[in-house]
Amino acid sequence: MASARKHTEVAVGVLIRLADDALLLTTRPEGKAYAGYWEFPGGKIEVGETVEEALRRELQEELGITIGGAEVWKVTEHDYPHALVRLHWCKVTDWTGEFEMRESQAMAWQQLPLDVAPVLPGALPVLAWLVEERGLPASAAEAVSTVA
Ligand SMILES: Nc1nc2c([nH]c(=O)n2[C@H]2C[C@H](O)[C@@H](COP(=O)(O)OP(=O)(O)OP(=O)(O)O)O2)c(=O)[nH]1
Repeated sequence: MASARKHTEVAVGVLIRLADDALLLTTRPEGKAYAGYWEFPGGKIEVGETVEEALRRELQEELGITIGGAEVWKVTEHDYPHALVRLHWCKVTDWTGEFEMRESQAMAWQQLPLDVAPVLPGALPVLAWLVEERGLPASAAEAVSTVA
């Protein structure tokens, strides 16, 4: 009998720089699954936390910034060999503090189509929605991911 896999709940921030609508991508630190892949910043939701609380904590820990409000925009799932994840995506346009890569990640403000690769496969649906929202050709979401 197949055993049901438990979801790992993850809060993810789509940080949008209002001056030019650029999106923030960061690389996954050494030692994690998919190290070096580009992703939107975020991390696992701990017991008792809301999505917004988890995102605020993760972005403080990883990037040194403090976000204002964050509301869930989309929820997606991805089944990786290492985990079945449920991703709670929030758009964030309001934060304070200076960016400081506390886990030695790389960061890049990006326009669509992205010019960084590879991107985590679990982030691809959101790239497609962002492309659609911005009225760009669907090819602008083409990827950039090397692993299914
Ligand atoms: N942050 C982030 N995670 C993503 C994205 N797309 C995607 O599939 N994921 C997946 C990868 C991981 O399996 C999971 C995030 O977990 P993580 O291991 O990075 O979280 P964490 O920082 O809390 O990790 P740790 O405390 O266990 O070290 O979500 C994305 O765009 N951003």
